Order: sequence, then structure tokens, then C-alpha cells
Amino acid sequence: MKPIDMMVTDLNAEYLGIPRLSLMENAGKAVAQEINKLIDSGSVTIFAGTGGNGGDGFVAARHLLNMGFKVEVILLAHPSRVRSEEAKKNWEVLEKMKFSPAPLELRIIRDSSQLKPPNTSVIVDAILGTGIKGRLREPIRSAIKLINKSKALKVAVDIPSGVEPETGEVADVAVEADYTVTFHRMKDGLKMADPTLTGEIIVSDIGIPPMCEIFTGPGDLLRLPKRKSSTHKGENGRILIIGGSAQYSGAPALAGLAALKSGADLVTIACPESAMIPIKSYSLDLIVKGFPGDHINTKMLKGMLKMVERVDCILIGCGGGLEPETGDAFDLLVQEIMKMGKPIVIDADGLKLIKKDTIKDYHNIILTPHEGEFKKFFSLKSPIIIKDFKEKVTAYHSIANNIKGLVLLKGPVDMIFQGEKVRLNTTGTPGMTVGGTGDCLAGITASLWAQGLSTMDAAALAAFINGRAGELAEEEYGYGFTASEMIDFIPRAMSIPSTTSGIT
Ligand SMILES: NC(=O)C1=CN([C@@H]2O[C@H](COP(=O)(O)OP(=O)(O)OC[C@H]3O[C@@H](n4cnc5c(N)ncnc54)[C@H](O)[C@@H]3O)[C@@H](O)[C@H]2O)[C@@H](O)CC1
Ligand SMILES: [K+]
Repeated sequence: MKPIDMMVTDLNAEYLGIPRLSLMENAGKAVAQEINKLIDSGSVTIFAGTGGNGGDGFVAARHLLNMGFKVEVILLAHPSRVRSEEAKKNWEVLEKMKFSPAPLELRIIRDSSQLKPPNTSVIVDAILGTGIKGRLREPIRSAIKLINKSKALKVAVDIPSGVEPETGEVADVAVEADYTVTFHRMKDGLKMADPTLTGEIIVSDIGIPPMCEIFTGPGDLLRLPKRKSSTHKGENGRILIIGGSAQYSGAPALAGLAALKSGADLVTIACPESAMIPIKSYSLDLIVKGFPGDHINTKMLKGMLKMVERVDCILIGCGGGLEPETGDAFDLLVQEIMKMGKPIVIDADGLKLIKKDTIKDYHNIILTPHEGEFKKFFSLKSPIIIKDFKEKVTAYHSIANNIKGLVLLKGPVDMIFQGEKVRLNTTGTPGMTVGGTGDCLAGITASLWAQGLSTMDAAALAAFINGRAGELAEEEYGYGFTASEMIDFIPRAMSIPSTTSGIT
């Protein structure tokens, strides 16, 4: 796991209803229990930082006291600097416990001159964990050097302080631990770090159910690209939508608008002339290029492929209609685009006209079928009627694995399959059966993918955002909301909730 994955999971655990304080309690207790396995009595000195890592140390202190250890907690900052709410709570408990007969010492170190070589059996490094940023500041830097000089047994909380959580590198100095107790899942940085720093790595469960990594939640919004202030037009995703026909001009427009609302910089629509005026009239923000004809056909190929070169992601299908000529055109387009290695999203009529064999070996593709399109695309004979949800996920997962690309199967619970990976999304409302919500999802998917998210993150987050936008639209308009009204709620559906607020 990368730190971002841990933050996403952590926030989704909170969304599920598991308070961060419980995670911290389980983490601190796990550290105490590991220490108790190593020695059964003696003194423990806990060096604590001001974030969640320090908070784990405060919790460990409490459990170690209960296990009969003599405990000294050295906070390497003034208590007012303790950032994390949960850590602050646990520090305050220790402050109240000062008056108890328990052998507990609390010391506050403001600068390194106050540091003394610890005389103790075990040192706990609860200074920095996944929240480390930039060069080590004092007194943390000196504390780390002091810890490394000691002969005591050293146990690092989550990650040895000074080790970069993602890469395992050490910019300056780092704690040389005998053991590292990390939480929930192994961290990439730990695996790559120098073993003389991590010592033996112990992965402790802290009560986060695996479903927090499977079901999408607001935590996934943390993966949205951060806008660089120096960014300029076109850098944040350029999308080409190939679709539309004489009778369907709304679908590509909805997909295009949803793509813009979810952050894409430039959206161009390539459509038959018959759809060009209506689409242009929907919105000034969509660039529309019309090709002669009522529906997409192979004569348009050359011109459309020129447009493909200039974009980051191509969405094919919206409102294309089902003319055989359109099927030929889509199939040839996809073959050419695959040669260019560009990401392709196939939705709606594209799923009805493009054959599975054409795209089955291409990784860089996302299909966004509903159940009917899924069954047709994978030419399933008998309708699959499975009552048990888990069995249904397993069955559909194995069918989706007939192609190398990602399948986002829309439904009351969206199922997202990519290789052995499965994500599930429960946002959305029955009101979203209104026409056009699928076009919005396809537009958001192409937009997030074009903005640099991974294939899986783009699809999972698009499903989450589209469903949230539907929920918000329903709150505002009731069941009768339309897809174009839903689009206006996309930005709000993308706002990242603050972690402590707890997400409704
Ligand atoms: N994510 C989770 O699911 C859980 C995380 N927990 C703990 O929370 C930790 C992450 O907590 P935080 O995000 O608060 O971050 P950390 O506790 O790792 O460190 C952040 C604190 O250290 C300070 N700091 C950062 N870089 C510094 C530097 N270079 N020099 C000096 N001070 C520096 C910051 O001011 C901040 O107060 C994890 O490592 C883990 O120990 C646990 O409570 C269990 C649950
Ligand atoms: K640490």
C-alpha cells in the first residue's frame, strides 16, 4: 500500500462508521502487545511526534501501563502543537493519568538541548509515520540520533521515523528499529527500505474491514488530481467524444458537459453534421466538428483519426445509433486508436456495435455497460439469475475477465472489474434510470482518466461521483431530476469531505 491508499482506506473506514479513534486505539494496543511478546516487564520510553503516529504512541503508553511496564512518554513538541484530534484526546488522557499511582512519566521537549540519553529497556519510535514531509526538523532530528545511540530494544510505530513512506528512502537520518509494527497492510516504503532501519516488520490488523478497499467512498476523492497553479489550458485532460446521430444529439452533449464539469480542460465532439447544430446549441463550452452525413460512417474516419492524435482519451458510442455503417466505422476507429495506444472508453451504442474480439486484448480500455449491454457484449446465452450478491459479483467478474480491459458494470451496485481487482460502488439513486445518466458516467470516466488517474481509479471514482451527483440532484429535485440537472451537481459531488467531520 502507498500512503495515499492508506488515507483513502482510512477515510472510507470512517465513512463506513469506524471512528478514527478506534483505529488509533487498535494501533496503539497492537504496538503494546507486540512489545509484551518481546519482553514481559521493564521500562519503556516512547518518543512521540505531533500527528497520528504520536497518537499511537500515547495509546501504546496506556496499554503498556496496564501490562505492568514503567512508561515514560517524551513529547517532542509543546502539547498545543499536537495536530490530530485523536492524538490530542489520547494525550489529554495521559495528562489526567499523571495523578494516578501508575508508573507514568510525561516529558515535553521543546528543543534538542533538553534531550537526555534514555535509560530504558525498550524505546518506541512514535515520532513520524506516513505524514512525514520534507527535511527533519529539530528536536526530532536529534531525538532520532539519540535513539540510534541507545542499546535499548527499538520498536518503530507504522514506519521508522525518517523513512520516506512511499519509497523507503532516507533523506537525512532515520530510526534503526529492531521491529516495525505497521498497520492494516504492508506499506510499499517498508518493503523497499533498508532492513537495518525497519528490523523485523509486523503487520497488525487494526479493525479495518477489507470491504473498505473494495467499496468506493469519499476517501477515493483524495485521488483527484491536485491542480498545479502553474497549469495551463489543455494540460488537465483533453477528450474526444465520437458519437451522435440525426436522432440522438443529446447523449454526446451530456457526456461532454459531464466531462467538463468533472474537470477536463477541452472536450471536442466529432459527430455527423445532422447532430452538429443541436449539440453546438446545447453549450458554448463544447467544441463540435460535424462530418457530412446522417450517421457516423467510414468516410469520416480520416478526419476523426486526425482529431484522435490531439487528445488524451477517446469516448466512443454516445448516441451513435445502430446503423451497420456506424458499426464498421467504430470498429475501424477502435483498431486505429489501439495502434496509437490511446485510452478508449466505450459506452452505449459503441458496446452494441463494437465486437468483443476487436478489443479483447487491449488493456487501455474501459467499457461502461449496463447489465443488458454486458450480456450482449459478452454474448451470454442464458440470462444470469443469481440471488446471492457475492456469487453474482464472482460470476460477472469471471465473465469480465474475458477481456484485458476494465469493465464498469452499472447497476444498483456498480461492479468494476480489472484483472483480479474488484471495486464496488453503492452511490446513486433509483431516480438515475432517467435517460442520459449513463452518458454522464461515461463523460466523467473519460475526464478523470484523461486527467491522469489510473484506469481503475478513474472508473471507480467516476461511478462514485456520478452516483453522488444523482443523490444530490434527487435531494434538490426529487425523483424527477433529469440528467442535465444532475450534471450541475458533479462539482459538489467531488468536494473532499474533511476527515474529522465524519461523512454523512
Ligand atoms: N491511516 C490510518 O488508518 C491510521 C493511521 N495511524 C497513524 O497515523 C499516522 C499518520 O498520521 P499523520 O498523518 O498525522 O502524520 P504523522 O503522525 O506521521 O506525522 C505528522 C506530524 O509530524 C510533523 N512532521 C511532518 N514532517 C515532519 C518533519 N520533516 N520534521 C518534523 N516534523 C514533521 C507534522 O507537523 C505532523 O504533526 C500513521 O503513520 C499511523 O501511525 C493510526 O492511528 C492508525 C490509523
Ligand atoms: K514512527
